Amino acid sequence: MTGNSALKMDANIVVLGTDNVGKSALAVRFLTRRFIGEYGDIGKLISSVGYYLTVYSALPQQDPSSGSPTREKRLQWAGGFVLVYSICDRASFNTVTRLTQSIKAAKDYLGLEKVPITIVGNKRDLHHRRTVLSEEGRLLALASDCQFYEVSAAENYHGVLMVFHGLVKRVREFRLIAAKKPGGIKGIVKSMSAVFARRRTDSL
Ligand SMILES: Nc1nc2c(ncn2[C@@H]2O[C@H](COP(=O)(O)OP(=O)(O)OP(=O)(O)O)[C@@H](O)[C@H]2O)c(=O)[nH]1
Repeated sequence: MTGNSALKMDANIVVLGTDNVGKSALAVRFLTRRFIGEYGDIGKLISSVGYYLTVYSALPQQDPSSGSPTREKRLQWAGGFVLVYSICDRASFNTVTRLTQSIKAAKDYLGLEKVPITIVGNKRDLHHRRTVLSEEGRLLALASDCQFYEVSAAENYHGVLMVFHGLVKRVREFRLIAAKKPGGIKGIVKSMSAVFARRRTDSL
């Protein structure tokens, strides 16, 4: 199975992080195996060609009680999050730290099921300019029950593939856990309906 079909069948993934950390580069590397250097407004492009993968730079608001419908919809839509920082940009790492907390807080506030989060330290090829240690990323992931990878979208396809495949696998596991909870059968019915609806759309 290719990365694309795994996502098409199974998971809505939202990629978040501050400007310039390589969100588009990671998404494009995953979807096309290529690194093209400059990306422009690629987030929109990716959505418009119909992959269930969306790249956002905008951050969810900090206060869960001030949620707008758009943000709530995005949180409901997302089966999993990739939170990206650059290993050369300390501020982007701090933002990912805040994001892990705000996604969890907003999910709790809205009463939504937990979703898997993968933290990615990108631009590993620029290790001579590193300002965030691998250990810090690993510790953050451990403390917040997330997965962690350090990758280079510029130099390595395999690492990027692992990020997205690992997350899709966890989305499936989370769904199974949710379905086993009392009332969880609703979750299964919902997922099955979504899959069949997509198949119908795909075959049109
Ligand atoms: N050296 C290096 N450069 C990278 C890597 N990933 C992305 N870049 C570069 O970093 C810059 C930003 O990459 P984007 O993918 O546009 O980053 P983004 O997070 O989508 O940026 P915004 O559109 O501002 O939100 C571009 O010049 C990329 O070529 C990487 O792994 N290594």
